[in-house]
Amino acid sequence: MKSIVLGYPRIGKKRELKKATEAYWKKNITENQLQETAKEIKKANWLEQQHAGIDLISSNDFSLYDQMLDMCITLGSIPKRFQDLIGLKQYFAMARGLQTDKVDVTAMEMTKWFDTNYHYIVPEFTTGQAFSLNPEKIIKEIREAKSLGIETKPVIIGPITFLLLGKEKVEGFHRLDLLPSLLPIYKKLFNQIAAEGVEYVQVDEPVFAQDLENKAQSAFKKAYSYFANNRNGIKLILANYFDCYGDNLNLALDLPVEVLHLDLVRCNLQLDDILAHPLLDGQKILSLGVVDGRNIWKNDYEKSLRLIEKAKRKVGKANLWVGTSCSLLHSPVALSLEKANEQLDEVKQWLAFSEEKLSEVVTLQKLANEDTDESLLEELKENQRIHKLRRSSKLIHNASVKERVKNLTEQDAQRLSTFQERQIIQRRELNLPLFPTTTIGSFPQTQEVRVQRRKFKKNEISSQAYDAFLMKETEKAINFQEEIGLDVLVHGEFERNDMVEYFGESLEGFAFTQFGWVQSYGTRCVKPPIIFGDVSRPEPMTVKWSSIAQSLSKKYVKGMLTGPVTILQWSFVRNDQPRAVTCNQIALAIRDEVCDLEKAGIKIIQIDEPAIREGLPLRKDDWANYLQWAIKAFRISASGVADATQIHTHMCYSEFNDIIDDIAGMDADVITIETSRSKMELLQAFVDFKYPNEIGPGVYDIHSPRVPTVQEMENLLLTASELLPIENLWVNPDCGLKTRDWPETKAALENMVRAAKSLRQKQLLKV
Ligand SMILES: Nc1nc2c(c(=O)[nH]1)N[C@@H](CNc1ccc(C(=O)N[C@@H](CCC(=O)N[C@@H](CCC(=O)N[C@@H](CCC(=O)O)C(=O)O)C(=O)O)C(=O)O)cc1)CN2
Ligand code: MET
Ligand SMILES: [Zn+2]
Repeated sequence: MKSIVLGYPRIGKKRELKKATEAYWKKNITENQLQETAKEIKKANWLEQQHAGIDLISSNDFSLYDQMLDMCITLGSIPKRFQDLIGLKQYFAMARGLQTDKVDVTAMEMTKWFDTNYHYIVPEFTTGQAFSLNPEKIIKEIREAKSLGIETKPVIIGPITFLLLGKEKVEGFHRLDLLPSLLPIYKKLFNQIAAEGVEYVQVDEPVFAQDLENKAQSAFKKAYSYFANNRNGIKLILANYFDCYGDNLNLALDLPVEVLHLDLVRCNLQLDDILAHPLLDGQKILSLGVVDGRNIWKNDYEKSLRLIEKAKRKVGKANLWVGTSCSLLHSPVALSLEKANEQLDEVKQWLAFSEEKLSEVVTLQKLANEDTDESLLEELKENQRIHKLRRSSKLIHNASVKERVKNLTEQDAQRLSTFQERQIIQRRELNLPLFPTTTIGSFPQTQEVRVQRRKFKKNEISSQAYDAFLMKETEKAINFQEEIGLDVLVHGEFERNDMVEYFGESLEGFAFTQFGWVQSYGTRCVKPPIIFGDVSRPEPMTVKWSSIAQSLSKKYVKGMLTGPVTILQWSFVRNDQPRAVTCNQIALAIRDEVCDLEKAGIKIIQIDEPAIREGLPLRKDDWANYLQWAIKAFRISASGVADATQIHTHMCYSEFNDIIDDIAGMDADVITIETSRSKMELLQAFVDFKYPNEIGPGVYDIHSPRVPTVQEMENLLLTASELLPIENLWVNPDCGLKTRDWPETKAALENMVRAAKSLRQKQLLKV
């Protein structure tokens, strides 16, 4: 029984890759220096895995930006606008766009990788597009590892996932039609890899976790039967993760591959189906993903061994591997880096990050191989003891929180009056102009803001000094917003490291780490807090800065909160109770905060929910159940206030078409959404649905430093005005401005206010 790891984090133990890449972008280091850092990280990762005793170690799981982008390069799927560029310049231009005297190209789109907080670069396809092979990166990594004495299994994205996750850039064809021209490129790639003496290649096809249409199913058959005769002796590991094969199980078991990988963490019921399946022929190896690649809890050995034993009885040791459920890309790197702090102390013994997960895989492998080493049995016992302690720990259980969740009623999820009644009251109370202007919350998180926070956290400056600094930043932001004439202001979120981590730091039941970084996109990382116990709010979390900001202006300053579903989705969530229960606990904490903001005189409160869409289960059958509890949790958080208090929500990177009635069901008085890149296309869902509440379609793309003109934004607003009742329209950017710098932020917002004013003027003339 071999051990397998599907992939390892590539950011480095202390985010070395982020630092080197950003330095390279700023021209502070050379390409060679960047590649040198990359090489060091790869080397450390390989040695770490070898040292732990992993049998099947990946290569090509490293990336300077994203694995889908790498695959675009490998397969020569390079959009025309980048074809005059070469090398790293081309690579990063595809990822981030490039604007110089000579070149002006927009970046490729980025979107969420299944239901994770990782974003991938979306391949672009056109009819009759040609592909070509660039195997250099893959071959280089195989050799780099070999020079350390490590034979790796390269990881590549499979052809069906590659095509399905991409996007047609012209109409009139389907991207799967490109399969015939893509397959010979894979064939050449397998040949080149075989020439390196490689035994196994891991082909990732996570689209197996989704519903597949007939066209995709036959594409799978076509591709893998083609591979059967065109891979030069290479053995294939077909990897699906994030859910079971479901209705695609027949299809998957019928494909001519040597190894089939199962994510038994997300779905262990599939094991029974597979073991009983007539197509399981005694030849295929099953790779059992029992160690969670996406969460940070120590593996429960007893539970994992039960699954492995069941499989062993049916297919025997020789046909089984033990491994991680998915790539460890989604886990932090090393728990061993964490210094004990009072709150992580007890929790720490329940956790395993990537490094620790490697030993878990190997221990399970040995135990399942009936290795009788004394120390192994000790380890098993210790593991059982820790899990028992965790279940009964006082840290986890808070009776009054459980009671409160149990007593939730339908009423708790209902505003007092209907939207129509609230709207009348709010109009009278708030007295805002037509096309009211606002922003989404954050203003630039400059280097200076981050440095001051680091100094404060390291006790290098006092809390008074830090507060004074934040006060100065907040005041500047308020003054700026007043100067340019925005209608509804924000405080700027300068006191927050991250919109989820910040709340995690103030809530009971949450722990946070110092180095628990996970890649979100490119060089951007997040440090998800850990929800280990029942959640409660010991004291108000945002009232101080919201009140201060409100006291600085006669205009309304929006209170700014992250919603329960987004806090859940972007944290590491406890695995000992249903997510819905944890979500309701968070919802109650946010509800209390909303009520406290109202008491403090805040009239408009925004509850951000950008992760509602990302949290959708991968299979449609499971959507209704999720949406039912997720939307209700939002409503619980929003429904404790008077009719006159205006509740906003905000969502980005979301398509709304297939969930628009649930979005309407949130019943927020105002929703602000990302629409500018799609030129208001995303609004159509709201139009078709006759969405009744107020809505702020984003008029400028905050992911780019480019300053949109007044005319552009006015045009977008005109489009929106033709689609929706103008008295329901708000004017705002797509999302928060934390990743931007001040100069472009100022220029863009000034233009935005001008666009709104110009439109108001035209409207007055009409009447
Ligand atoms: N959790 C979460 N998920 C999300 C989003 C989000 O905002 N939050 N947005 C979308 C993704 N967008 C993102 C946009 C920006 C960043 C981002 O900027 N991340 C920062 C880290 C943010 C952070 O927590 N910063 C901390 C610590 C930052 C830090 O590295 N400090 C330095 C010192 C400061 C310096 O020299 O820069 C250090 O300790 O060494 C702070 O501000 O306090 C980064 O990678 O650089 C991440 C995701 C979707 N998912
Ligand atoms: N209020 C948050 C901000 O402006 C919302 C961000 S959604 C990813 O940054
Ligand atoms: Zn947003």
